[in-house]
Amino acid sequence: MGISIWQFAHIAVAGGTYALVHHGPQEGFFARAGYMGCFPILYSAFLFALVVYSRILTPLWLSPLTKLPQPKGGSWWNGHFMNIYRSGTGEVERKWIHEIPNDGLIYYRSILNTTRVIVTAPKTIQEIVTRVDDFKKPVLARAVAGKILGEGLVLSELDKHRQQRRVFMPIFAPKHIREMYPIFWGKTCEVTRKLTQLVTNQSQQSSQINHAVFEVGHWSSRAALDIIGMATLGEDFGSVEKEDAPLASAYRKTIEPTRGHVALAMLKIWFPEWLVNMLPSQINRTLDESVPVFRNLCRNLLRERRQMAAEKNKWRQGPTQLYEDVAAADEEGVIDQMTTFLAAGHETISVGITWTLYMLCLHPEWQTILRKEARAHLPDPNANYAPDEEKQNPSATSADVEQMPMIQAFVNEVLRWYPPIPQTMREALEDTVIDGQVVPKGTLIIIPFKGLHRDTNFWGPDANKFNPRRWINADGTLSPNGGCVSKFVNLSFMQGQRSCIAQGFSKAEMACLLGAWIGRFKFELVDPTLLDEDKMPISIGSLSSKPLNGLDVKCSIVEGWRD
Ligand code: HEM
Repeated sequence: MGISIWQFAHIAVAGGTYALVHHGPQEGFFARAGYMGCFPILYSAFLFALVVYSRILTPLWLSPLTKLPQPKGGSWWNGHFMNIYRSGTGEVERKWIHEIPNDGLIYYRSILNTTRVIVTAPKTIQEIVTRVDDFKKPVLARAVAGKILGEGLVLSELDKHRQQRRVFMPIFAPKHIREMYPIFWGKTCEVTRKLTQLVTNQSQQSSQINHAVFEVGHWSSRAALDIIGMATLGEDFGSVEKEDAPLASAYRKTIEPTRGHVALAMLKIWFPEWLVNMLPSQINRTLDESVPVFRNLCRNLLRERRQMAAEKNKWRQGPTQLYEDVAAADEEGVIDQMTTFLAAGHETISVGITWTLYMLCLHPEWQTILRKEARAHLPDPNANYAPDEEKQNPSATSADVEQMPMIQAFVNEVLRWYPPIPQTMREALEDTVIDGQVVPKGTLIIIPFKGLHRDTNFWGPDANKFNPRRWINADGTLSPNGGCVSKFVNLSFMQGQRSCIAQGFSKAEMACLLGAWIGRFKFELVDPTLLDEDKMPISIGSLSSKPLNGLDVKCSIVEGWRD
């Protein structure tokens, strides 16, 4: 029967204390200290030795990982943490995988020398994503996102995860996504009309100005929140209609990207979560105020639905399977799933749209190409179609989007170039071997999506160029993989059993929003220095990775959609 290091420590320190007091010198410090004095002294010495061994000797010299290629520099006690902390999520790792020659694995140290391995080869990534029982999402992921997402599908593990995934996957089946187009398009039209109104008001105030300035994330997240609410909960939260709608306001505050989120999350690795949650920080205060807002909204909605079911009414609109299959679960568990969908399902899409508009500003020639395609296939979102018109209240359909390869290619390329989630982490549950390399229990495994997406070994010589045409076949149709060598380096939505369940949904929604906005408007950056991508500061610490200070664009109307 093995004993843990702590059991060993207690026995050794107790034995050492006894030996010192009984058999040590009968005069001097230890004799005077007695049992009560010697025990804490020896215990402290043990703890000190343990910290030196585990936090310095092992990560710097003793771990089998030290034989792997590593970035230069770094502090002897805190690895490369400060470098990582000052950059956008995944930016440092992205540079390393290109600068450091490696055979598929790179070793580095992060906060307090925690050991991390970056995987850079498709076959190793395949191994990690397949062995879901050996690599789980780390404490850090739960610490960063747990309160916002809830313990739903994104954070559950093993059998619980498998069961939840079986229940929720069908909601996002292609057949259901096709049926959701009226939701995508209805909200798209609502937000497009609002923006049109903004521009028109601005032009009416001053004949010199024909544009309005808007922060892309602010509007795209309001639209995406309403869409995910309608599609998965059957509820329109009215975020586009009212800027201060409670759900949107609560999310806006909680998902603000700050380094403080990361700092608090790191503390939760070493200290009990309840203790870190009690610290008097602004982030804790904001979470304490906002999390109950969205949980209570979901609770009220759920109770209303349950009552309606009890009265033998139908659930209100929405994929009924979600409610039928989880309604038997405990209330907090159902709310966790609801908040998971709301948060995971609006922030990522909003960030995707933000990067899309940024790339349109950097590549204005694509604005012209996409506008032409959108106008050829989509109904004008601003038009008031006359009642007798054939196209009365038309909705865009999946068939319309399928006829727009350029728009789909642009979305795919933005998701390659700026994946909203730029990397993910897994933790080795036990000592294990990856690609022939011994990896100790607790090591964090980093899968650097963004870095791999820009790797010429996998995406061809122009991997480092933003080029939507890589997604277009010679015959003008859409290429499913953009010419990359393996699906395990095409990771915007991850691959395998923990891949995003809403890939088709997200691309359909993004195509609708992009089509309507580019069909209707022309976009320009407010800050021209951001035309240089290296000058765009990128966030760390939120659920996804976005422009740190938001993205302000000048938006002007391009007339003539229906001509
Ligand atoms: C552009 C939009 C989106 C992107 C880029 C994206 C990306 C991702 C990625 C990379 C993962 C894997 C995370 C990891 O394993 O660490 C993931 C998982 C997940 N995503 Fe998305 N996502 C998007 C939209 C959505 C939407 C709209 C929903 C709607 C509900 C959603 C729900 C989920 C869920 C539930 C998981 C966890 C799946 C599991 O672990 O089984 N995502 N997403």
